[in-house]
Amino acid sequence: MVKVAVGQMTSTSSKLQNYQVCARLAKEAREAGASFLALPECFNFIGEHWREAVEAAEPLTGPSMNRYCSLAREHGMWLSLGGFQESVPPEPVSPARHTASTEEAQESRQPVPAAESHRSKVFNTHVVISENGDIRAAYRKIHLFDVDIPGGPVLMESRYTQAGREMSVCDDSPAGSLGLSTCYDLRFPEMYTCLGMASQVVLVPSAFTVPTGEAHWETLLRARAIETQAYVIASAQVGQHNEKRASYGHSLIVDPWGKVLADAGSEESPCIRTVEIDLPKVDEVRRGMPIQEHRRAAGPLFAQQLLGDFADLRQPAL
Ligand SMILES: O=C(O)CNC(=O)[C@H](CS)NC(=O)CCC(=O)C(=O)O
Repeated sequence: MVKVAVGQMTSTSSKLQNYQVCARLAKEAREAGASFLALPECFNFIGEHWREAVEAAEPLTGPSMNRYCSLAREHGMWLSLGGFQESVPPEPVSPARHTASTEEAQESRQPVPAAESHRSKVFNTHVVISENGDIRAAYRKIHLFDVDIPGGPVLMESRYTQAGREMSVCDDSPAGSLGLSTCYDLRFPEMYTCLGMASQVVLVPSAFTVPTGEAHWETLLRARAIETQAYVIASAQVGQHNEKRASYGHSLIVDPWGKVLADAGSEESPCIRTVEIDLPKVDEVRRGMPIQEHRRAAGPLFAQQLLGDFADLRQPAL
């Protein structure tokens, strides 16, 4: 048995205040005997305007992440930090282009342009830090939330976010092997089918909107737990962040049979919930109903049968 904690908070645009909240939650989690704490998407920053996210971006080696690495080390605790605004490194410039642009710059006496377009976007990165303070996994959110929510706000994540292209698993945490995902990814079950093959615990740090959270959050999380036969740990933002933005809350931990073990509800003061997870239960559920073994090469095969050989299958962004 290993005790894990899920944290719930209301981030603002003050990185320092957000850090103080996270540090308090980490201390509480440690005192409750947890060796792992999951904190939600935007744990470090949530702004009012998308431009602020770009301005807030830092590399994984920057001051914010250094602080969280020290926090993990201080408490000897693993941290899952969903949704860090990571600056997109400039693309390596090919020698030929480099020479040309340098010459051009010298001619016009202008500074060499430094991959400006890449600076204007961030990655939405979910980071896992070990108890030694080492970054053990970094997953850059693949599915971007460009949605005009009925009865809610319009969010255009791709305006300021560059989509990731790779999935990520961290296979040696005290809470078992971890499959990393973030928020809107939750609506793309094929991703979890893959993560489930490689992990015992699936992480879904989020900042779900209120209307979509009410309608879908718990159902989707329980479905992902049932389909993957893995624990699901979903940390969530809650409440009003600023005039424009509010989140649904209900940080959940779900077991591999789909049972909700903890639910932080819509509690607005920062809080944690802790649960003892029983990793052998993952194998037990998988042995009892071996759906991985029963899986057929269903996706491409069925789509072809249904739509014909020349099916215009939309290619995922992977
Ligand atoms: O923009 C940021 O600051 C960080 N990113 C987020 O909060 C993202 C994109 S706006 N939110 C979601 O994916 C909500 C998904 C959701 O609510 C649903 O699927 O229903």
